[in-house]
Amino acid sequence: MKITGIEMRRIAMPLVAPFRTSFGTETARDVLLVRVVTPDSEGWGECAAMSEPLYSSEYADGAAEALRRFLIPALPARVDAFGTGRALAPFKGHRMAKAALETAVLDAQLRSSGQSFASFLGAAAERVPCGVSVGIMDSIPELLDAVEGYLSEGYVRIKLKIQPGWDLAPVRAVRERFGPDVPLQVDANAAYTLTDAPHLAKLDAFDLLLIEQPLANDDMVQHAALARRITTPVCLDESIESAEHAAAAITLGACSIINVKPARVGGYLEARRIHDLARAHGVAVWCGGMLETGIGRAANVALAALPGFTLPGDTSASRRYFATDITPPFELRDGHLNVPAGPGIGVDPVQDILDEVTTSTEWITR
Ligand SMILES: CC(=O)N[C@@H](Cc1ccc2ccccc2c1)C(=O)O
Ligand SMILES: [Mg+2]
Repeated sequence: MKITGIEMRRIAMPLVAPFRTSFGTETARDVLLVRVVTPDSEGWGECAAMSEPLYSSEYADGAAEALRRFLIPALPARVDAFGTGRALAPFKGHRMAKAALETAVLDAQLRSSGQSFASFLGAAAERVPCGVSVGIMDSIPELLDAVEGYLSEGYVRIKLKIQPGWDLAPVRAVRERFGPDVPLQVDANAAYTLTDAPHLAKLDAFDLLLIEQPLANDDMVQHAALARRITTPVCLDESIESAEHAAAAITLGACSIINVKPARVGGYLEARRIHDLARAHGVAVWCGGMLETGIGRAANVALAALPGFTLPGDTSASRRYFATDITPPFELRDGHLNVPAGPGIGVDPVQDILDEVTTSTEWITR
């Protein structure tokens, strides 16, 4: 496929409510979008990097610079998604930047062939069950109100952000208020160390589905040690940046569940490789979220429909984060989101909404 030009666009999207995790509080998303233009189609990719390198080492301005100086110039004049992955492989890291570019190429390629992401990736379902990620709140009553609201919207699984000082009490309160049958898990975003193992073992009393990324992203061996000292299954997020990392984590016993985020691992092709590897080892995967707009959300929902995605993901409805999405909103129905069936990611930005939230555009000719 010939690429005639690539646009990088930054948009500012206010969040419907502050979203607090162990690494900080977000009130808006500063999103980098990539649009690949070819003679007969265009494709979109969303870079999930935050404004600041707080979740991982990547950040939006850095991703834009990596794309502008290294990744986009490395693309051959004619390329497809597989060729894009090969062309970008020599550059170390910058996986969210690479993911945005590879996804935009894949979207353009599939739109011109008429195939959906779901069909291309090997989806086994037409809708996916959805969980929701609930931030750290100022008080337990506020948390319980938020959880009650999400359960009444139909979310099938609750994930609570935790950190030292906000862990046992919120989990206990949710269990006492909503009972033992609500699927419940926690995400520490790497806020603990192995010395906290006796404290984290107290979460075992609450029958959680999993504890996500309790320790630092490079603590693969320590996660294996922790997994032997608690009964709650360990799930990794930040630690898994590639299929190799997934293989190492499974071999070491560092996790028994993986949160798969195409943005974190460099794109949907690598995400599928991790899905296939995990499935071969009997390790469950679920689709994580990075507060994506409808562009990234559409592709994530297609991925979440693969057969190995056996746990509800953080593929929440658009309204969980945005009052107005840049695409037609993803709406929760009976706790599920429909998998887009159209060519490519199956959704298009609504131009006047996109123009309203755009803070900059940059056109790179080829
Ligand atoms: C849904 C969820 O919990 N996502 C991440 C954390 C996270 C939280 C806040 C974010 C803000 C801007 C961009 C990415 C972000 C990712 C996680 O699973 O660990
Ligand atoms: Mg996480």
